[in-house]
Amino acid sequence: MALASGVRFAPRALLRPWALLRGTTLGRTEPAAGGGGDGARRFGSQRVLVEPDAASGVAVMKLRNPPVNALSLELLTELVISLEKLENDKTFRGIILTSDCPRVFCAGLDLTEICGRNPAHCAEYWKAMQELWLRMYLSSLVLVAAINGACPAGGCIIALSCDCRVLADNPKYRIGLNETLLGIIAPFWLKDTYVNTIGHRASEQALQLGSLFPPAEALQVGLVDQVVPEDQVQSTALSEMARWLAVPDHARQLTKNMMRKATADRLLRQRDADTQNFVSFVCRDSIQKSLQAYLEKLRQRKG
Ligand SMILES: CCCCC/C=C\C/C=C\C=C\CC(=O)SCCNC(=O)CCNC(=O)[C@H](O)C(C)(C)COP(=O)(O)OP(=O)(O)OC[C@H]1O[C@@H](n2cnc3c(N)ncnc32)[C@H](O)[C@@H]1OP(=O)(O)O
Repeated sequence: MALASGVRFAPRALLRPWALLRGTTLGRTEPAAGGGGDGARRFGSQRVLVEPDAASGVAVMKLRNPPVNALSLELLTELVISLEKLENDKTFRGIILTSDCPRVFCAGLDLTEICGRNPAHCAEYWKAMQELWLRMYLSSLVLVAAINGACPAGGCIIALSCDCRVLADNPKYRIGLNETLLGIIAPFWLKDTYVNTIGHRASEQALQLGSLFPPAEALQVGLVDQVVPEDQVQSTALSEMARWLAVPDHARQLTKNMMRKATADRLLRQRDADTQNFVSFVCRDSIQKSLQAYLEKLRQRKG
């Protein structure tokens, strides 16, 4: 990911993304409904819809992995590929990330990817999660999260990897890292991302308690930058984007890199160890039991 200055952000360490896209339609380009020219053409994949607007240099990227945009291996992979595609296209300077699923921005890790799976699968899955975080956290593009639904755990991390967050004012749309309530522990780089956003003391409290903040509290603690009525989330995200794009790219990109590089480097230095920790932790019998029980609870809650 070369910057105009030649500085490189994240190394191209990614896995084998294309190999993961079994039966997906990534790369297909089709006219947007009612659209005409180039700026109105959309592309994407099964789980990530991209609506590019070449004129403004902004693309809207919609997560569509129903019912709750759980971060399956396929969704993680498709997100990385869509992000890379936009980054490599000089037309684009910013992405608005939002959800195509009603009431949920992103439910976080797809627990079915780590429940009852073998260690090799858990490792592959975790590496994909690391990769998406690294790519987003260090993206040279401006990323604005238009959070139009619930945003727990991994969903919150996706939002925190963006440069700016706009949350819809609905008490059901809570955001935060609730891992401890599942009996699991946020890894250090999720914790670092939290601390970088809301500070040490607030993170210490929120992480241990597994707090999920309703909009007004999320704004107060600094997890989001704006809380607006639901029907104004997209327009506010666009206004925020304009504010960020008013800054010359090279200056903003180098500043972003300066602010975030140390945090990303910490994971890059210990990526394998982090994967091993994750795998040995989630594959423990006791953790598998609590994940299973949590999933069961979620499924029963429905009826
Ligand atoms: C010492 C070393 C340490 C190393 C590191 C170790 C561990 C690191 C760990 C992990 C980091 C984890 C981060 C995570 O992201 S964990 C995931 C946490 N996510 C949640 O807790 C969210 C759970 N979901 C919800 O709260 C609700 O679903 C939600 C508010 C998002 C939406 O509510 P709604 O009422 O609309 O929908 P539901 O009826 O609840 O759900 C519909 C359907 O979807 C299934 N589902 C929901 N969430 C998940 C999920 N995260 N993964 C998989 N499936 C999910 C739910 O079970 C329903 O399924 P079904 O009944 O239709 O089959």
